Amino acid sequence: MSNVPQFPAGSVLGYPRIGPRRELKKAIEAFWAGKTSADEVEATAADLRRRTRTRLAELGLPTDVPAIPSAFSFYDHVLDATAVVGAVPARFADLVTDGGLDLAGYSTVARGRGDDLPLEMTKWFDTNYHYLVPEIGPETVFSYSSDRPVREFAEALAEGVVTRPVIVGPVTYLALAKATEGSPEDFAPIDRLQDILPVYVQLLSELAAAGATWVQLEEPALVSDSIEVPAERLLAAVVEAYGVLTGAESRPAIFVAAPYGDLGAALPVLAATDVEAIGIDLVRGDLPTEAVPGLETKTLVAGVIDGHNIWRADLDAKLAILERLENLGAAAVTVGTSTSLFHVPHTTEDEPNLDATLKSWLAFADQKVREVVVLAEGLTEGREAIHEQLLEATDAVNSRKTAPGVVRPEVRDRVAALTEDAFNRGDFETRKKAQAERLDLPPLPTTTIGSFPQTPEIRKARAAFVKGELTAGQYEDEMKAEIARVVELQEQIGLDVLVHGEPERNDMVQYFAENLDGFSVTENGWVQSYGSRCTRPSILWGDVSRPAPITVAWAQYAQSLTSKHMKGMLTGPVTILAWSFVRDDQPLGDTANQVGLALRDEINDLEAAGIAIIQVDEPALRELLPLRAEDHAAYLDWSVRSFRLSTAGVREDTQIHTHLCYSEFGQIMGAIDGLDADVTSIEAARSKMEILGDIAAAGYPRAVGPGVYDIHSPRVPSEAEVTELLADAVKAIAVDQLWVNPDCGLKTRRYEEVTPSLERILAATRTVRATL
Ligand SMILES: Nc1nc2c(c(=O)[nH]1)N[C@@H](CNc1ccc(C(=O)N[C@@H](CCC(=O)N[C@@H](CCC(=O)N[C@@H](CCC(=O)O)C(=O)O)C(=O)O)C(=O)O)cc1)CN2
Ligand code: MET
Ligand SMILES: [Zn+2]
Repeated sequence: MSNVPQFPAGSVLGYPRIGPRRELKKAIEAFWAGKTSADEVEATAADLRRRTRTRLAELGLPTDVPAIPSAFSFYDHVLDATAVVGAVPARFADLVTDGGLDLAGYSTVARGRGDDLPLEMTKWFDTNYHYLVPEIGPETVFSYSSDRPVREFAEALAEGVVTRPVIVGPVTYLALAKATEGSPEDFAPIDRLQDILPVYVQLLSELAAAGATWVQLEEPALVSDSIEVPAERLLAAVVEAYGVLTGAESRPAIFVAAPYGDLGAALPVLAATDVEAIGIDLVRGDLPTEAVPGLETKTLVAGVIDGHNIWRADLDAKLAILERLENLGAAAVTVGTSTSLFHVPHTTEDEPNLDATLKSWLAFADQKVREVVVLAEGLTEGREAIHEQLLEATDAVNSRKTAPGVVRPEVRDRVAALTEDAFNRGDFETRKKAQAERLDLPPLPTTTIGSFPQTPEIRKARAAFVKGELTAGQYEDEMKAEIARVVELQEQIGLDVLVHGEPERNDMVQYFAENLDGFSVTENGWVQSYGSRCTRPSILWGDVSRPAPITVAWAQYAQSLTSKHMKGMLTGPVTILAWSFVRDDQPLGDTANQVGLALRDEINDLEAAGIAIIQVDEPALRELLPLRAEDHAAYLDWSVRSFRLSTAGVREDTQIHTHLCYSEFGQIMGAIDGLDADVTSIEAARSKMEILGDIAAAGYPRAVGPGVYDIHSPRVPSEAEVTELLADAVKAIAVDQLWVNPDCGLKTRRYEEVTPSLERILAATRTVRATL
């Protein structure tokens, strides 16, 4: 490109798309329920996009140069890329029409139908967002199949806003894909790079024809060592892909964004291509220290504002980074966010009940946009131009250091006084014997992961309680009635180890945050986790302790209803950290030990109340695993230690369970072993128990419950299917190591699915027990 169009001095990589009050979630769920038409959902979506553009312009992003991203999605941006390149799996081919996938077809690919499984869902880098994994085989036909990005660009332009279309880049798209079932052993989706590029070339040409001056291609795969494509191969793919794309005859200027971490060796490779701009993550990634050849012709989009956490930035320090970057020799340095802002809530202004001091420390998406705009002004006009804002930001950062509750000597002293004993439970074989005697369980004990369906009635009761329409007593009675129903159902079905069903929890992390000191929670701080599902991550701002028992009364009540064992149920320290916004002023490991100690108190109280089995969930253990291999050991050390700290205070005959999901477990087998839990339940049904191979190979000595029911799908498994999974499991590992359970909690499912599924699991278990 001889004349590179202007890139804005400040811009953001992306913005929340679910809507300030979850408008998109409500619209699309109503559509799935058959209560609204596709046209109505489209209208809601168009309105949301318009409100986003208006809001971003009000906050100071320009509309005549492409500062505002066009990055909407109905469900998932990786699925959107699948729709654009036409890579819809064969089992859904009938849903593709001339116009590509309509909203109903798109929803079906995401959610499955009958025996057609949906695309697999997996963690998006080290976040609590989940994307739909593309399935690519040697035969996949790529063709330009959705003009949505073009239409959404045109929609904004018609209203006078020049946006920057955002789409997953070709290298990341293929690097994150999995090979279609039945592909040859040596096939990898990245082998299809040459074939997918013409589709991107066509998309670029259509965007240019519509008037787009810049396009943003997202390439986060380049910052991670955890994807299957070897590093060399990935870098070669960058050279090939961006050689072809930059050579396209008609195209917008190309901005390659690399959020979530350090580009490392990929930076010089990218700089040597002819792309016009590169976005680097300067929150997670390092500041390059010397000039990078090729950068002199490029715009560097400096991701200095954290898209992944909610602390107000130290603008002075950020400006200093930007000033240093100007010495790297790039054609221009502009201000950006480290990642899209869709990992943070819309605005702190919609939190009337949040403590004012705490609020002054925070920046949600809208406040971050302001930070970007201010820094851009400082960079172009000079420090003096933003003098006031720099002072204000510094004040906020300083106020955090000395505010009450942030540093509490009694909490610190307790952590500092811990000895190595506090992290060790002693010999497993001894524990195993003591527990077998106390618990008296049959072979292949059956249990569930904790939650039972969160019915509309439960949610209504809680909403009424929050609004003050139900008293605490009335709410408690309703939850107790629900617990009693769930216990009775489990007795009827014949499960061996029961749960109380978790009706009282709004969320498995938020609930604990509400009951611990050092945390605050939001009212409207929704963040998309997958599809239409959202969470309100809690804010961990101070030293953590437990003012009073949290779950003990519920567990005792539930135990009083049955002579079977009632499992105590807690969320573990690593997961509480992973799904909250965590203070950034001390190492995560220190914070994790504070949470670990608070949970240890709870676990010891459950034990004292007569609960013999206690489960401590750690589904996010894999999630926080650093993207670069060199950082793994340090992470695994502090994460495993905090779990052990929480669980090592119990007697030998108290059985500790843990639960993990959403993982490729192979990568963290060592950590699973390190947790030293007596029983570990893991998601396994969709991958047909592949994990058992890893477990057998590792010689893992403790018990495991590989999931036999995929709870992410509305599908009810057949008894034969479950029997087969269990028969496989019995062949793979010793019977006295095996438990029988679903993949995960049942809270997102309905009783129509849950009851028959559990009945079949019990029937299958009886069949397999009879063969032992
Ligand atoms: N934090 C977190 N991360 C996680 C998981 C998780 O469970 N928690 N699980 C994994 C998968 N991710 C998930 C994320 C969210 C949900 C989920 O079910 N979210 C619910 C909201 C849960 C919640 O906060 N519920 C609240 C508020 C519910 C609500 O929307 N209430 C209505 C009113 C209800 C009524 O009147 O009927 C409202 O506020 O408008 C409650 O129960 O109290 C949803 O999006 O629908 C499931 C899985 C990985 N990451
Ligand atoms: C995402 S892991 C969920 C574990 C929790 N005990 C539940 O059953 O919902
Ligand atoms: Zn789970």
